[in-house]
Formats: sequence, structure tokens, C-alpha cells
Amino acid sequence: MPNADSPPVFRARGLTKKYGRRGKLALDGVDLSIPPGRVIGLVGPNGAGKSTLLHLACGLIEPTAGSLTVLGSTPAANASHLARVGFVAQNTPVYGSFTVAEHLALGQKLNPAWDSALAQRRIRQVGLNPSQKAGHLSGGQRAQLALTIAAAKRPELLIFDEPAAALDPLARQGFLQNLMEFVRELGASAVLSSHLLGDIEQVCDYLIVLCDSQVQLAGDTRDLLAGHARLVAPRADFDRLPPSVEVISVEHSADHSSAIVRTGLTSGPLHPVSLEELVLAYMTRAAAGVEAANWEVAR
Ligand SMILES: Nc1ncnc2c1ncn2[C@@H]1O[C@H](COP(=O)(O)OP(=O)(O)OP(=O)(O)O)[C@@H](O)[C@H]1O
Repeated sequence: MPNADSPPVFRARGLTKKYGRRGKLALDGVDLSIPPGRVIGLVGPNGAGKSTLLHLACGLIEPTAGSLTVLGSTPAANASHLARVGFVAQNTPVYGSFTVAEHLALGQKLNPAWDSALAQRRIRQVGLNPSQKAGHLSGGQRAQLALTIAAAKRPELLIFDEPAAALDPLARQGFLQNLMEFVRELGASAVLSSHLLGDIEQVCDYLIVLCDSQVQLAGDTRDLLAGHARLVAPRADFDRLPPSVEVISVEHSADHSSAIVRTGLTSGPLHPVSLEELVLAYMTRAAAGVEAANWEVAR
């Protein structure tokens, strides 16, 4: 269970990743410090760098520049640090020719803190047949097996890269419920990358919006929602906004404009924003920046 002295889950300083010498920057000078004990939603468009960040956090790849610590140490620095982090990769890969029981036996062999009772109980609860080959499991069952294996390590941090993307709504609901139960049971932190903003809204209390290789927004979801609003006003009023109001994205109609703003205002024509509106506003702003930069290059 994290306490006030626990190190940040992630601490990144100028974290940069470029694949190959001529490759595109997948992460570009990312700074982050995420407190422990949170369920963190990592969102952003295709190619934003989400998987890259998660792979760096698991020690599967190395940064090109800058630094990243996970739970206070270099990712995958040693066996004991590896045991503190559970990772469920995109498409929840499993060994197709191994049975469910063989996966659990392998997990036990490889992980000193393996919680066999937890693994057996969860397998029973989600109705997995121990003698079934993993290659014959449905996407939802495979995701449940991968989640069980990650959790039975009793990690301090669970990392999920779009774990529920292929699941139908019912299976996804079950998966997310299990994920939250594990987080509570283990007293763990979790990072979850997803395009499904409804899922993020349901389970995450911390949000990172990553676009174009950079963090656009990060913070406790409640604070972020409280610190932003939709402002609907005549177009001319937008020229007279106080400096404390930052327009994130704006749509104009003939006589009115509607904007998502980061606001110090407490009154006026303001409306609360949803998590989806907030994320879309930052993604729209980042996309407009990329478009403008590409246009400059093309000129
Ligand atoms: N192994 C690799 N070699 C070369 N380029 C890569 C590699 N992996 C990722 N990239 C590039 O790095 C950038 C970031 O990719 P990444 O997979 O981290 O994005 P993502 O946000 O996870 O995307 P998605 O939502 O589509 O999964 C992309 O431009 C991608 O093409």
C-alpha cells in the first residue's frame, strides 16, 4: 500500500524516444511525475506514443535521451523491480499451446511472490477451464488470463496497454471490474492506455493526454474537470477574455462561439465539461498545431 513517502509511479524528465536514426520521435522531451495509488488513464490518438511510454516503463525498450523512473527505480533494473510491475500488453498475448493451468505453473516458477491462491480463485471466478489450451480461448477469456497472471505476481504497479480493445461491451465491463478489484485487493497503482474514453472515465482517477509525442495534459481527473469549462459567448467576447482564461479549443457559429477553456473564472456563461470533451479539446488543439507546422514545412 503506498504511503506519503512512496516514490512517484512514473517520474520522467526530458524523456525522449526515437526509433532508429531516421525514425520519427515517438516521445519528445516528456516530463511527468505521477503520485502513487492512482488508476491512471493514458489517452491520445494513434501513434501518439502511448505504447512507447508503457514499453519504456516496463524496460522493454530504452530511452534515446532523458530519464524515467518507475516506482523510484530504473525500469526492469533487476529481478526484484521486475516483480514489482505487472504488464498486460496490447492484444493480451498468451502461449497458444499452453493450457490455462500451465500458464499459472509458469507464472509460479518465474515469480517469487506468486500468489497461487489468488490465481486459482480468479480462474474459478471468471470460469476458465484449467485444462483448456490458451490458443482456444476467446479474446475476453485471454484478457482475463493475462490479467490474472499479472495480478498473481502481486505487483505494486499494473500496466495495461489497450487491454480491453477487442472485447465486447459485456466482457469489457467484466474485465474492468476485475481490474479494479485487483487494484483494490493488491493496494496497487495502475496505468491503462485506451481509446475508450468511457472506460477511462469509469475507472481512472488520473488522466494523461499524450498527443504528437508530448504530454498535453496530466493531473487528477477531478481537478482537471473542475479547472476547465465550456464557455458559450458572442464571438467578440472572446477577444476580451481575462488573461487567466486559456482557450483550449473553440468552435465558431454565425454569432456565438463555444470553447473549452482552462479557467480561473468562477462565474459567467460557463458549463461543466465531460472527460470526453476535455480530452477531445486537447487532442484537437494538438492536431491543429501539427497541421500548422506541416503547412509551414510545405511552404
Ligand atoms: N518498433 C518501432 N519502430 C519504428 N517506429 C515505431 C516503432 N514502434 C512505434 N513506432 C512509431 O512511434 C510512434 C509512436 O507509436 P506508439 O505505438 O507508441 O503509439 P500509440 O500511441 O501507442 O499508438 P496506437 O494508439 O495506434 O497504439 C509512431 O509514429 C509509430 O509509428
